[in-house]
Amino acid sequence: MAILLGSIADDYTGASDLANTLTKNGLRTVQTVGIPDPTLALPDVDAVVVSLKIRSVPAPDAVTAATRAERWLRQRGAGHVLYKICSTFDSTDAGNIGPVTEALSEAAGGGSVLVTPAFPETGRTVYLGHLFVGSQPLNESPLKDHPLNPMHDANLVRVLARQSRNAVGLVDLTAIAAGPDAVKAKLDALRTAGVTIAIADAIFERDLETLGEIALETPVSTGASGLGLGLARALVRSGRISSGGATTADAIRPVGGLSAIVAGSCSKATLRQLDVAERSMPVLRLDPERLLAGPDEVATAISWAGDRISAGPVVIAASAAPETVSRLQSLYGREASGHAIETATSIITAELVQRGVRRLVIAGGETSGAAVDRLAIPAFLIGPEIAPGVPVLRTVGNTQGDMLLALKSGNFGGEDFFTAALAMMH
Ligand SMILES: Nc1ncnc2c1ncn2[C@@H]1O[C@H](COP(=O)(O)OP(=O)(O)O)[C@@H](O)[C@H]1O
Ligand SMILES: O=C(O)[C@H](O)C(=O)COP(=O)(O)O
Repeated sequence: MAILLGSIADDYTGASDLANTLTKNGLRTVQTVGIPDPTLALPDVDAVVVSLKIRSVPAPDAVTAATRAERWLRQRGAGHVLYKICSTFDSTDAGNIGPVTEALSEAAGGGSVLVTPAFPETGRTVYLGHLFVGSQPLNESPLKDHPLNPMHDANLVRVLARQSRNAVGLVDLTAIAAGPDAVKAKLDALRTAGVTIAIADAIFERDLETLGEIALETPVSTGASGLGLGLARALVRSGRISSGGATTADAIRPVGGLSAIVAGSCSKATLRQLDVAERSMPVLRLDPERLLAGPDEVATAISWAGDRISAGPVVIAASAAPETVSRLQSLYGREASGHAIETATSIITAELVQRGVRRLVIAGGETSGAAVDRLAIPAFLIGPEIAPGVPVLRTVGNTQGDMLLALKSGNFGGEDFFTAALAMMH
């Protein structure tokens, strides 16, 4: 399998988001969960997105996992590797966007690295290095209340510099609007000043097409799905994509079985989606303190689901509003409570699959990672898009048989996302 484009995603929802974008823009794509076993039969593709769960782990661990994945991708022909991060730049001053970006670049021999989380389709734009979520600067958006990495600074040059060893530059919109030569000149000037990593502005897809063309001439870039769009379109324009484009038909074939939704995201969008879902299906709101106190809440949830699941889809949610999350974290700690709840929701998910669920929606990046790891799913084919950034996924090599999943980024999807997702999965 010789591929043209590789990507390493820092969480599983972000991986499926990017895989969706690459597929929509003409690249046959597969999403793997970590580095796949050599015996796993993968389809012939143009791009591979390796999902890792490294957004919120210690930076040295993230660097080790990411550089291993980069080597695997290069061995399979990837000339360019995109480090897929969150479109809201989810990270802390400890990383991991800076440390991983620097490590991937060093492993690839250095050189300029463009960094942009812009993803206009979902309202993520960057101007003079400042990230906007819709009309709000990042630090005034709901991302300021994220349970694991609350974002308090919209100036990404500052944010990235605080978590990097080296200085961080800016390629501003004026250069990007002037075209590829101007961007190259800006990068050359930064390199002359000793700066190789630069935040790039982007407001529209045309800006991302310019950035993708330049990035493709370098070995590494860092960004969200918008940069993936630019890279994919540059590859198609270059004539290097020999296939007749990507199809999702294989992925969406029915799998049957029961259906369920598990939510761990505490994003504003997910909380709204849960409220709307409650109008049409049973929703169990887990008690997070009981989840942390012992196994009883998990057992109660499994029993509750067992009584209902044969009659139709159920929703089991740990998700809570920011003030509730903060109170729990003050009692049990941010990382400890997050990890414990991810573990609990992953156990519940595995028990649902044991009871016949084969069509599964999981809301939340870390929540999805914990659940997919417990299910030991090795890879996914990419199906049709449910909502911007969220495709249907079909398992590859799953020991319990084919399943259809949607790994929903916390912030993505309309208020009816859960019913819309299940309506596409049969
Ligand atoms: N009620 C709660 N209180 C505190 N933390 C929670 C609660 N429910 C879920 N969490 C944790 O919040 C984090 C949500 O992260 P994630 O799943 O990545 O969602 P998102 O995609 O919105 O970022 C996870 O660590 C999850 O375990
Ligand atoms: O927002 C994005 O770019 C990605 O879809 C992503 O990384 C989402 O992460 P989350 O933790 O699921 O919000």
